[in-house]
Amino acid sequence: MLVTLEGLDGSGKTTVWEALYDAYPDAVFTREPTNDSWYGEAVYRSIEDDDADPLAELFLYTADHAAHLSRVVEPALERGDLVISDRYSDSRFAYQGATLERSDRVDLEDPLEYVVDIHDSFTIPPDLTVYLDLDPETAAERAGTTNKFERAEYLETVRDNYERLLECDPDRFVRVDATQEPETVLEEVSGVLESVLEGSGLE
Ligand SMILES: Nc1ncnc2c1ncn2[C@@H]1O[C@H](COP(=O)(O)OP(=O)(O)O)[C@@H](O)[C@H]1O
Ligand SMILES: Cc1cn([C@H]2C[C@H](O)[C@@H](COP(=O)(O)OP(=O)(O)O)O2)c(=O)[nH]c1=O
Repeated sequence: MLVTLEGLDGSGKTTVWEALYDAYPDAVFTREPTNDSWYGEAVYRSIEDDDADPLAELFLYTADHAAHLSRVVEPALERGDLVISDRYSDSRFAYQGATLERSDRVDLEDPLEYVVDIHDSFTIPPDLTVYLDLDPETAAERAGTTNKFERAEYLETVRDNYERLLECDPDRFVRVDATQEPETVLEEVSGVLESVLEGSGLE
């Protein structure tokens, strides 16, 4: 089973992901961008570059996703493991959808849909996606505005895109209020995960 954590920078994904280690010692904990491959390194170089070409950046992230799928996600799912990923395809749909919408690099009617379509032929959709919902101002504050993606104004567009994704796929997404105390957020996420795993017989 593939479970992903999504949300704005600073929404608390990594905090939850790390806290789940103890509860699911046999699960495969992974993340995007990857942090153990040259594909991921290329992505992080792009994140640090304020003048990165938005289209090139989309394909760098997508290349990292392709490698992540073949090297980590697919083998783990074939073994029957539980995979918990801190960010996954929805991050591309929401973030690169927003970047392309705000740039005149390519003339696209619907940038988010364009990014979704690129993934269609090869990605593996998650079974469950926990969306940590947080307003862009608090998100930017918590994240410390250290890179170009962490500015509140940009995060507004990213959040709108996440909302579209939730609306299109209500069965896959579970929204969790990320303004709550960390312990409460973790309790809610653990509860959701437990009931989905029970339902799947994987527990
Ligand atoms: N529920 C919460 N309430 C307040 N602060 C939080 C909460 N969850 C995480 N934080 C803090 O916010 C910052 C960003 O959290 P992090 O888990 O790294 O978010 P993300 O991985 O989504 O960017 C960290 O300093 C973390 O301690
Ligand atoms: C996976 C992914 C991340 N990102 C962005 C979100 C983050 O600002 C940045 C790095 O991701 P990450 O290290 O997960 O940041 P954070 O822990 O603050 O959420 O990359 C995209 O724009 N597209 C993507 O496909």
